Amino acid sequence: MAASGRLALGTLPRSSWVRGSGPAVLSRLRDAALVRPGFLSTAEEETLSRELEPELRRRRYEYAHWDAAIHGFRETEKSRWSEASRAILQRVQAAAFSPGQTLLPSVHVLDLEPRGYIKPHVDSIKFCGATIAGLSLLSPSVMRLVHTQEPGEWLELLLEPGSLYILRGSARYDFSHEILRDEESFFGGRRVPRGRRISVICRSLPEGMGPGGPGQPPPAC
Ligand SMILES: O=C(O)CCC(=O)C(=O)O
Ligand SMILES: [Fe+2]
Ligand SMILES: [Mn+2]
Repeated sequence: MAASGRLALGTLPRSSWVRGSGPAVLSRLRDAALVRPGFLSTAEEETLSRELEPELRRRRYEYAHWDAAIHGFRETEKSRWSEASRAILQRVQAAAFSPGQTLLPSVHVLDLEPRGYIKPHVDSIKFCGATIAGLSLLSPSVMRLVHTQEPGEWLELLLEPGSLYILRGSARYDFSHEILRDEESFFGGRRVPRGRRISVICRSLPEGMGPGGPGQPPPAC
């Protein structure tokens, strides 16, 4: 049942997962902001959450200073993974990154509690390269991208559990991204109630920081 449900996702139009302020921005970001619903099988989702749960449980949720980007979260940077999870991360790498890109050595794991949310921000260009790829577990959420110079240009991504999103190039550099808080969590007219959400985020190194490049990779992004 679950497997056939996952397969059916592939036949739905892009508008089921991505909406935007107009056809121009939707077409411009076609290859720069992508969602792959059902990227993970339910077994893979369970593999990841089972492995992450004990590490996350050791930490406390943080309610950061009012101007911080993320509220109601705990996180870890993880570089050692089980073989099963490594296979999943390899699939993410193959799906989201080009062979010439080097990834940050550790994967960012972010646990947002049901009230948790992420304010609009652009990931540091000093510490992260052109591509950000994130798996979503447990709860659906809505990620909104807004052009930093033209606030009327926006995109919204529906991130179901098991989905993979990819932000690269213009979507990563010219648009802020945020995860909507529960009260504002709508995808078009559709309410997307927020529960606890775990994301597993792979990022490329800034260009020029690959092996043999000058700088040392940062501990986090
Ligand atoms: O949770 C996510 O998928 C995105 C997190 C994020 O934007 C960040 O850590 O910079
Ligand atoms: Fe971010
Ligand atoms: Mn971050």
